[in-house]
Amino acid sequence: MTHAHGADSEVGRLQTVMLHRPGDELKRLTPRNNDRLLFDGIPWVARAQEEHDAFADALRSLDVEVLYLTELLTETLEQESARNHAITTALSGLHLGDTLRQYLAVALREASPAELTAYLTAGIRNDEVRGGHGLVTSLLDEHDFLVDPLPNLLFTRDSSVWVRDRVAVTSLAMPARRRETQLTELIYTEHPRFASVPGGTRKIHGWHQENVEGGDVLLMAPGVIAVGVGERTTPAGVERFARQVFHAELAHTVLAVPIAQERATMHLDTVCTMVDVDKIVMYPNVADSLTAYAVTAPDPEAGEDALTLHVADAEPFLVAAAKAMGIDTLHQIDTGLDPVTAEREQWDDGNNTLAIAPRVAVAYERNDGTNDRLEAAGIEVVRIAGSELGSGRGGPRCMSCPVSRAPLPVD
Ligand SMILES: NC(=[NH2+])NCCC[C@H](N)C(=O)O
Repeated sequence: MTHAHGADSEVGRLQTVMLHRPGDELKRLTPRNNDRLLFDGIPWVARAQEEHDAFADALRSLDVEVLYLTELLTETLEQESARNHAITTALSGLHLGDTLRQYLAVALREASPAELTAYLTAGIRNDEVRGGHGLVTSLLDEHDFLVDPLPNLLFTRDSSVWVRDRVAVTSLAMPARRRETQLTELIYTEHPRFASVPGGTRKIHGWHQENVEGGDVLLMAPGVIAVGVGERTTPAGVERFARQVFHAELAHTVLAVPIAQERATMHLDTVCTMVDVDKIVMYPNVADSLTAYAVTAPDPEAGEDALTLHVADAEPFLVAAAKAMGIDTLHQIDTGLDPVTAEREQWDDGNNTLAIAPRVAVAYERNDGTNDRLEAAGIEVVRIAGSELGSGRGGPRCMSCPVSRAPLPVD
């Protein structure tokens, strides 16, 4: 059975999740391009696929429906209008020039939906173009990509995020990831599963707007959303997002949380994730300094227009969050056992857990210290291998986009 789409928390029973099984796009990574493509190493692809299959199996064995992004995309591309749209957007880069763009458009229109999915995700390298030789292909390096590969599609968390019954198609900051959201937007607009809900799936945000990434968005409790602001989500991004969720009445408070603009803390979910309605696993080395600005909606009855946002003074994150959530304490579970273990395990995504239900979370097995602490705090830890998956710097939360979570029981 298909569950109604949407989520109002991080920990409500996970019913449906969208994953991306790593594929040929990872084979594009070389020591020359891995930094630009945001990978810290060159993964062993077959092993990454095995690890990912085990992740998906663990979710299925917990009764979670697993959707694969590429299957949804291929089904979407069966429609002529979606194909044309996908081809036009993929070829819109100014590096191509008219002749090559025209040549590629003709070639892609002849591809089957599955082949087109492969081109859109694994990209097209200059030396693979046959017969289309013109000035641009001759002058570009043979290794240059005409259509960039998308190795970070693995991290489905970032390119869309459901807030109640709406989906936010995000706007990714790094050039290497921008095209990802063109694909998620197409899926949510055109795939029968999403298009067939009465009125179509309603969206907020879009890939052409200010930068917001899903890894920064944490649904702390129904009505309360924390948004990290740092390397990826910009101050203007959180402002736009807050306005959109207030306008659609999806939340009453948005907590804007500044995070250091560093690789290790690229998203808020690299330093903390929710594991219960009132428990959060958090990197202790930043916990004391993490603050939040609580942003609340304009009050039309007081004559305030839609552009007015109320911004409270910054407070310690845990304090501001507990207040907004209406609970006494948001309990912190520390990453690791000491500062060095914590630093190692934070880097290896020990904080990046995926809650399946309150007090049940998927985590990388390698982070022993953090997993022990989670268990000591009463959390059931579902351990998965991630030696290869982790080379892109993302854990179970990054690798999953919850499409349906059961609402939390009201107590
Ligand atoms: N939600 C997350 N923490 N995602 C991790 C994304 C990792 C990816 N390599 C990037 O740099 O963008």
